[in-house]
Amino acid sequence: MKILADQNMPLVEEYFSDLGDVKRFDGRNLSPDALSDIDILLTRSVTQVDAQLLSKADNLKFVGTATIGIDHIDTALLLQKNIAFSSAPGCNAIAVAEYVISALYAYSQETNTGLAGKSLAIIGVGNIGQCLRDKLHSMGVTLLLCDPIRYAEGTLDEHIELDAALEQADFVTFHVPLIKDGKHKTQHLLNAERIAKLKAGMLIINASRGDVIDNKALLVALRSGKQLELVLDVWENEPNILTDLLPYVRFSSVHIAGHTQEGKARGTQMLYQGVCQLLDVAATKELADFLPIPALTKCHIEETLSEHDLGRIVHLVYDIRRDDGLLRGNLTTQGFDSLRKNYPPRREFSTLSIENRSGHGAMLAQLGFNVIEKNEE
Ligand SMILES: NC(=O)C1=CN([C@@H]2O[C@H](COP(=O)(O)OP(=O)(O)OC[C@H]3O[C@@H](n4cnc5c(N)ncnc54)[C@H](O)[C@@H]3O)[C@@H](O)[C@H]2O)C=CC1
Ligand SMILES: O=C(O)C(=O)[C@H](O)COP(=O)(O)O
Repeated sequence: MKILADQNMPLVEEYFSDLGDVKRFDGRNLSPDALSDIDILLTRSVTQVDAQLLSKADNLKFVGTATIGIDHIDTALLLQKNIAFSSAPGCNAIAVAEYVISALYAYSQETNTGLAGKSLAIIGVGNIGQCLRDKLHSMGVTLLLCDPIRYAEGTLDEHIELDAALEQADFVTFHVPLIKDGKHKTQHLLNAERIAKLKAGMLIINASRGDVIDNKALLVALRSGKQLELVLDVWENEPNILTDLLPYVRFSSVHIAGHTQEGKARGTQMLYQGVCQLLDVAATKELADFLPIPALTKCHIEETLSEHDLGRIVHLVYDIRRDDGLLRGNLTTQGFDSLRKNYPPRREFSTLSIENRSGHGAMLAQLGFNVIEKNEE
């Protein structure tokens, strides 16, 4: 079995070397020739899997992407060519939700405004949107959920139209897939017309796909004096992003919202399970066998816990300002893709055990921390 995997996919050798001969490729530079004898192709989001790439892939039996987004894969073509396909739905939902939470606390601290009593619109309530909703459920933030598709299907109880959400919310976060046409098109969902109507000072977070916000229209609006707070993880035309936007962005990052060690490893694990199923062999390897022990494992909370303290705990595990600094300090010298490739380790909230005496254990657990109640002692 010849397996070709993106060089930025972790743990491929650990998971796949028993199943075949593993070679790596540079995700943005894969040629059709390189696929001529390949059985299994494992990609990340930067490789366009289309008719041109597959023109010589006569042995190909399986394409897997270790990502949630599948806008880079021509799935109809794979079906037509009888090539099995797997993605990794939900693999990094926790990571993206925690990215958003880190951004909210950092914004709240820097502006001294607080989160309690504010409203957050979640646009797209799938795996990530739901995870965010569940984590923020008891934080005193009003959640406005916008997902016309799930609402029509009957799998979401409440729904607010996008324009009403943009009008009402203090903060808006996008978690939709990139859809280029049709009734639920998301390309330029936030377009010039909608940007013009946004309230001054509104916080907009995009950790979905860059094309969901019209970046040029956003820049025009900002240059003409529109006051917005922006958190941008994803950009149009990555890796050649519109750097003129950066001075207007409070927190910026290089498309790493989903890049916790757990999130990336889960993606590889899910493809391993897909390949094992295809080959009809037992999937015996577990994520826990490969994840390193986190550097920071425990903290202790005494009787009081303010919103500010909670923000500090969130930032103990992950502070978005680290990633903003990495982009601003190194984009020109290292470039977008190299910063992604060399992204420093980041863990999920669950790696931090909190010995708690504060009475806020349920809320901490809901955010995702591992809570050890100490009240009885
Ligand atoms: N920045 C990053 O590192 C990452 C970005 N992503 C992006 O986030 C997207 C969402 O991820 P998941 O929540 O896991 O996907 P999902 O497929 O579970 O959920 C997406 C939701 O968006 C809804 N939706 C579709 N069109 C909509 C519209 N026009 N308005 C409102 N809702 C709409 C769908 O009904 C669905 O419930 C992915 O497709 C991917 O592009 C995912 C992971 C990491
Ligand atoms: O899962 C997705 O969808 C993402 O956007 C990934 O987290 C990031 O994509 P990669 O470029 O690292 O595959």
